[in-house]
Amino acid sequence: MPHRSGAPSSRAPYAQVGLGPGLCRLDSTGRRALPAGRPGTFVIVATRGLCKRYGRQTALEEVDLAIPAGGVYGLVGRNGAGKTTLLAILAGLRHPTSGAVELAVPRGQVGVCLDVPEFEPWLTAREVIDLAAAMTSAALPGSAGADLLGDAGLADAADRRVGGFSRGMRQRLALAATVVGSPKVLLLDEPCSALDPAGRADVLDLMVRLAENATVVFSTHVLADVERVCDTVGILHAGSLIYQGGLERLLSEHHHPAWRIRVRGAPEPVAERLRAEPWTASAECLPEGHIRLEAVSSSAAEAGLADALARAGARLVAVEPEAPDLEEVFLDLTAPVRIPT
Ligand SMILES: Nc1ncnc2c1ncn2[C@@H]1O[C@H](COP(=O)(O)OP(=O)(O)OP(=O)(O)O)[C@@H](O)[C@H]1O
Repeated sequence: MPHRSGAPSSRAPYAQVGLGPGLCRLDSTGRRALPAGRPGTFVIVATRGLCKRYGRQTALEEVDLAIPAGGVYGLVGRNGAGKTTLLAILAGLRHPTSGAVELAVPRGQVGVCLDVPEFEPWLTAREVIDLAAAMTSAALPGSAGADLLGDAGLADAADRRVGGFSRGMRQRLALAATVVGSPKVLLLDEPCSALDPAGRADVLDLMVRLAENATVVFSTHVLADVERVCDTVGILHAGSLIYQGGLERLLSEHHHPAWRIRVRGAPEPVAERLRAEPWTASAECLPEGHIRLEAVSSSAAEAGLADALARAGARLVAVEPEAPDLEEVFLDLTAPVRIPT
């Protein structure tokens, strides 16, 4: 069964372990309020100096996480980087060896789904949702339960017993059960791992919709998924958080602006002229009249490229900017693998 990470508290406005100055405070209605000191920064989940060791194995090392409220936060890392451990600690399911977790919402407002859960096989999907509502004291008025199953792509399977569900169907059901009661924070460990491409696209779209009213944190190996839905990315490498911030910043800091240019006739003379431009880093000829142009500055290249091509007498067929490649950036940042001691 997916988890709600604690009973809702009617007393404490925040489940907090020493909220830091950058932390956003949500009032009991879940409305955001400006934190003192750093207007505009709304951090809903944070960790300070988080370490986790399993015996002699270090899983997390001094992780300072800051998850902005709202939007989708993607936690990426190679196998064994520490993603599951981090999510489990955020959810209160594992204890850190040292360091602190800070939540700006009550623990009962944190929905957790780790891995592909098992359900009692004789329950129907609808009963699983009802059970999740009963366990979290959430009201499911009218068609709310059916709507959740519909959003997860299980409308037709609502009255089927889950013992006959595929792994992908169980993953969808887990997600539906996790969002019962509209938690303000959703922690999802590889929520698409068992899904086919269409199912993956559905669930990613659902996560984006959920992020309109909640903060969605999910771990994945699939960088295309990160590019598709994430506002913020955290890269874990051998237990350390080596990057945290916007996807655009990550790509712009680590990706050189580049274009694919296709000309009619021989590309070499055109490439030669392009190499003479002060904003050109490299101009490499590729098969079939293509040139790969890499620039030192995208704005200078954008301003000068048309002129440079005209001066080169290029018979232009196409010019296309190269999309920043997150995979390349990720592999670059996470190599070589550091073995934790
Ligand atoms: N219960 C455990 N006992 C001992 N070591 C563990 C345990 N859980 C995780 N580890 C170790 O901690 C490190 C981090 O594991 P974790 O499962 O958090 O990584 P991950 O990034 O989620 O990996 P994956 O992408 O393969 O699921 C790994 O070296 C792993 O072997």
